[in-house]
Amino acid sequence: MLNALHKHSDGEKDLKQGAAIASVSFGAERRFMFKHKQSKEKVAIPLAHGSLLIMQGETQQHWLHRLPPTVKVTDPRINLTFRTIEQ
Ligand SMILES: O=C(O)CCC(=O)C(=O)O
Ligand SMILES: [Fe+2]
Repeated sequence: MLNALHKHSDGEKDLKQGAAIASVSFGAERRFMFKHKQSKEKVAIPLAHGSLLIMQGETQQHWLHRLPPTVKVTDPRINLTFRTIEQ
């Protein structure tokens, strides 16, 4: 089972530029990491059960995000991400 996500920006071809991306997490708490593309600043956000993370504006242009692997957390986690797709 995949327990990590490599660093990326959400950049699906049909993604509406600047539209908010909403991410809801259930189950085990995991640490979500942001890294600024230029300054390399890192920000860690704990995504607890029932948490809602909103990424909006120029977040995808300036920041990468990832879910680092962990051996400490073995409980399952489900993440639902909602995006606006342009036709
Ligand atoms: O699992 C998460 O919290 C993030 C998922 C994510 O970054 C994505 O689906 O693009
Ligand atoms: Fe993502």
